[in-house]
Amino acid sequence: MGRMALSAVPAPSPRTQAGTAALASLLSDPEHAMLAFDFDGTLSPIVDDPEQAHASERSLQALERIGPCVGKLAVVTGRPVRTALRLGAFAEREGLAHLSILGQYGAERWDAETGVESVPPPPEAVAEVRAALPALIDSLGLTGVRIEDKQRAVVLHTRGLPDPAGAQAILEGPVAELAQEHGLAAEPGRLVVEVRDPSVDKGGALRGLISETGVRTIVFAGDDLGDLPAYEALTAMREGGDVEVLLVAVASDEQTVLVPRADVVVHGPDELADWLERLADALGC
Ligand SMILES: O=P(O)(O)OC[C@H]1O[C@H](O[C@H]2O[C@H](CO)[C@@H](O)[C@H](O)[C@H]2O)[C@H](O)[C@@H](O)[C@@H]1O
Repeated sequence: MGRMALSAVPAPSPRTQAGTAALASLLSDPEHAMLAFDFDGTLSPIVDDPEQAHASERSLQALERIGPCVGKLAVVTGRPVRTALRLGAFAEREGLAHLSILGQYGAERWDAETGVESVPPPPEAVAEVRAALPALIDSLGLTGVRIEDKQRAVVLHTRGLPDPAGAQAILEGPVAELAQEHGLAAEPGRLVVEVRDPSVDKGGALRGLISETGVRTIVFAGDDLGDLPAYEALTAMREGGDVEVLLVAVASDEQTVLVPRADVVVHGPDELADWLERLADALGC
């Protein structure tokens, strides 16, 4: 178990053998470990207006402690990198020198080490769908649906409506049909339906970063359906014996899909911040 003493295991401790092994590997060899996080619902509490989201200050402070001890930190998010940088204020934090942000599920990238943003042009089909959405929403008799235009993707938000889950259910079929007509997909999330190119996902994004950095241990924390491909890719890599993996689920009343697949379960971004503070203590950072 290397340097790890049992008293140093951050609570909640992993409930699986694989997770326990990954935590031991992280604590004994942090320089060859990567910690990767989803943004909304994981580092950031969920709010009605996506423009009002912000990263938890306590999580940021814990990551600033952990950052210099580990090989890599990453935020792997559905947000555009520019939005993640604005809402997370990651560029202003001194301890995050090894941070990379993989935005729009891995289509975009920003690295703290260079400050360079890579933002490829969006598929034209997204603008076509964007133009058709207001009429579609009207035809379904829905008012108050918020449209978030991310250029590479368009997100319909029903949070804050009188029946948000009902409105999401009404939207899903017709929006999927419209997306398909344009060679895109409609992906559900926590009270959202997102239209985007489905060929890019967080699993591919993480695989790329793992092979680039050569890390041997990966911790990934997420809360929603968009994090499932990351869970699947990392579980496959773990089963292949390539890397040690610790999967953290940030559970909520809205979404529990990751819970049965996780090694560690916390409830909401506040409990994740608690866990990260304990991890920083355990690492001695
Ligand atoms: O990969 P993520 O970082 O989790 O981003 C996925 C989507 O999250 C955002 O929506 C979620 O957070 C909003 C703000 O708290 C909330 O209002 C919404 O109900 C949640 O689903 C974001 O707005 C999307 O663009 C992201 O794709």
